[in-house]
Amino acid sequence: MSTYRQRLKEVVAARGNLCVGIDPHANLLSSWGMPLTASGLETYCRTIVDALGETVAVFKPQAAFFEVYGSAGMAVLERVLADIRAAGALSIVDAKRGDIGSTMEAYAEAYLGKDSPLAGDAVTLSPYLGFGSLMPAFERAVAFDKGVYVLARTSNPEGGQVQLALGRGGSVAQEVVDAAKELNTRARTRAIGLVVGGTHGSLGIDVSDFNGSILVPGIGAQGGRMEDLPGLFGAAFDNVLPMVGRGILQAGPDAEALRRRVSTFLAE
Ligand SMILES: O=C(O)c1cc(=O)[nH]c(=O)n1[C@@H]1O[C@H](COP(=O)(O)O)[C@@H](O)[C@H]1O
Repeated sequence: MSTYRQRLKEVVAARGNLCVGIDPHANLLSSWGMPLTASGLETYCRTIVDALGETVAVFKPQAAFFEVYGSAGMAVLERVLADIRAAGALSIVDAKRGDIGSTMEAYAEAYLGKDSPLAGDAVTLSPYLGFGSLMPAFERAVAFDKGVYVLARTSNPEGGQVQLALGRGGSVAQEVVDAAKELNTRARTRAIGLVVGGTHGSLGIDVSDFNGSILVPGIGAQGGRMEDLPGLFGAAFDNVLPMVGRGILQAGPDAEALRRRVSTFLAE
């Protein structure tokens, strides 16, 4: 199998550079006329993948919204990941996992394991128990041609309290960026990516020579704008994967309306 970065490059070249969030908010299910049950959740997700699966490059299902429905919800997540794969798109499971190394082994197996039903093409990780504690996930990503996205500078206004605090070599977020870059270089991989929100006037970190994919949430409903990304990311813009959830989903459930909204974001 080709590496995550190669697959990402190919699908983005063919379909355009956009990641669509599959965030089954209760208010969206209700406004789409779907019940707040596991079966409503499945219809909602299927509607998105049926409408956009063959045109959008990457989908990011948010695990929390599936956990709400217990084991039935997690079974839906497994099927949605299979549907995304069948449509020829890539998936990033947004689980934001991070734990002490020994427990991280199990999270890594669940979300990056070779044959795990919950494994997509990539997973989001939180480094705030220490970047090195994520090593079991990094190892599996490299071994199984998957990707990881490590939270560096998140889109929410509260994030700066921790991420912009001064660590040993600049801000905590900058340490995460530098550690991820160093690991990509050392392991001769591009599997380690970053999450950097697109909601900030300036990033407050330097990602200009980062050597992996940069997932950029916060576009649309949180106020970030596609047209600001080249200025915000400068030399790193080629590595940016913009991500939109509600900004697109609010156009549903009509398939044509969803596709039009995707085209608008891609054109911007
Ligand atoms: O890791 C993420 O995906 C993430 C990081 C971040 O800094 N900000 C952020 O909004 N997200 C996720 O990105 C999605 C944003 O959705 P919308 O605000 O609806 O576009 C949600 O699933 C968030 O959990």
